[in-house]
Amino acid sequence: MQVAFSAICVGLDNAGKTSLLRTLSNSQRMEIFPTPTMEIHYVICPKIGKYCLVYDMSGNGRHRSSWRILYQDVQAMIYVIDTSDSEYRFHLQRHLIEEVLNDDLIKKSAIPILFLFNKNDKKNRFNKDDLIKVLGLDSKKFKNKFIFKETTSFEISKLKEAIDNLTDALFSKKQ
Ligand SMILES: Nc1nc2c(ncn2[C@@H]2O[C@H](COP(=O)(O)OP(=O)(O)OP(=O)(O)O)[C@@H](O)[C@H]2O)c(=O)[nH]1
Ligand SMILES: [Mg+2]
Repeated sequence: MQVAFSAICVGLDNAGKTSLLRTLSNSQRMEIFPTPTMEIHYVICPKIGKYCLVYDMSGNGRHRSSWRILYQDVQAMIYVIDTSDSEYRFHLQRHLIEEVLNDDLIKKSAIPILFLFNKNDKKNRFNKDDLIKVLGLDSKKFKNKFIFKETTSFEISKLKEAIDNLTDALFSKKQ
């Protein structure tokens, strides 16, 4: 198995990180539980025919501080957002995103960030463009390249497109 790059997958608990990564790595049939600390997935990057090693982190408040331990070891980030979350959680989400984007290690490495607006199948969800504004995802303010994609954890075609977009961003750095 040839690994082209590694990525860290983060976001609040219950966002669907493990579900979508298991879909991408064809192990989705296993029962889903909150991730205790971290799970590793090998995800195929269709465009380059190589794998991405993804660290699937727990989104639980107790474990979020451990995300940054891996910031220096990865070449990309996948940030998963539950678009059907409550208003309170979007408030929390905005602070969390601010903290991640302003982390010295993320600023320094300027890795591309794939934002997945997940649970797109849900009726009571927020619109991607509204969330981009609410969550302060203004790419002009950061050196990192941002990619925005609407997904559901169980729809593999959109997820694969998202991985292709991330691969493109990674191998053609922001000018
Ligand atoms: N409707 C819907 N439900 C989803 C989707 N993705 C995940 N879920 C459900 O959301 C719940 C949480 O999913 P997980 O994949 O465990 O979420 P996580 O982000 O890995 O959570 P932590 O490991 O606790 O950080 C599960 O009950 C999933 O079945 C989706 O796209 N649509
Ligand atoms: Mg998980």
